[in-house]
Amino acid sequence: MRLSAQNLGLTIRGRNILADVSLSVASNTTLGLIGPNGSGKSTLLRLLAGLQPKARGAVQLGDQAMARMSRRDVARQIAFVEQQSETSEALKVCDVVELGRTPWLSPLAPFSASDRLICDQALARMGVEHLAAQSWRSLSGGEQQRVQLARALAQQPQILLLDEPTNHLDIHHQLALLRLISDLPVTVVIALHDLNQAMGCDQLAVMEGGRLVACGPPEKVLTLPRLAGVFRVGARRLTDPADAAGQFRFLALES
Ligand SMILES: Nc1ncnc2c1ncn2[C@@H]1O[C@H](COP(=O)(O)OP(=O)(O)OP(=O)(O)O)[C@@H](O)[C@H]1O
Repeated sequence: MRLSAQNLGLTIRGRNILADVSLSVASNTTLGLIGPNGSGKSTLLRLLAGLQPKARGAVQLGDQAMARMSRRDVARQIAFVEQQSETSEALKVCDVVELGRTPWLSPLAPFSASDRLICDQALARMGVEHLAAQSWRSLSGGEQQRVQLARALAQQPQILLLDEPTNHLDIHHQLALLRLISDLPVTVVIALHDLNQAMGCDQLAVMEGGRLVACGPPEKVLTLPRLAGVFRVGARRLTDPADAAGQFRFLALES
């Protein structure tokens, strides 16, 4: 499903947190959201998820205007994994993942064996099935992050919004998650700080000071002048002789 946004903006106490952000993410592609600390990535994701009532602008899910959809219908299309989840500490891991099924349940369609199967598959996909009976509070940061991702998968969304989903993960689970995301038949917007990992996205959007300053194919967007101008680093692009894959080596700029 295509996700698009026109002129998104947010002003809080007179300060423009986000201004004039328009973008379009083609169905089943991944948009990497990058930018320095405080540039507006999390805010943009919250607006794309429809979680900021004071926002300006419009979001469209496919042909539908989000503003005209019920919260339940939005939740059937979009799953959002925030940086800090508000999950209640009293819940068990399996309960957290079951929350992902909420938009699909009703008095006429209570939690069923097929919902159980979907949750079990999501737990297995994120490699946390062995934690199912454990309390949320007892998990490590990386385990909690993987359980939140399992909750999002259980939601079976068309669109996945992920705010720095790799920040607590060990390198094995980082690579496994990025591969899972590229294999899933869903539209993904993912905020990332690792610019080498971001180069694996189909498109990149660069945020700076609450504005979208560049959007397009990674090689066109992450140029050396932009790395210097927006991220305040120098860089050299190295090539792995084994497979010709490129990697940035970042260098501190003299201040
Ligand atoms: N509710 C709020 N009230 C006031 N300021 C806010 C609020 N939410 C966000 N901001 C400010 O808006 C700016 C953008 O924040 P945001 O969390 O979107 O940045 P980010 O790019 O995700 O940063 P990071 O990379 O550090 O996670 C920051 O300066 C932040 O302090």
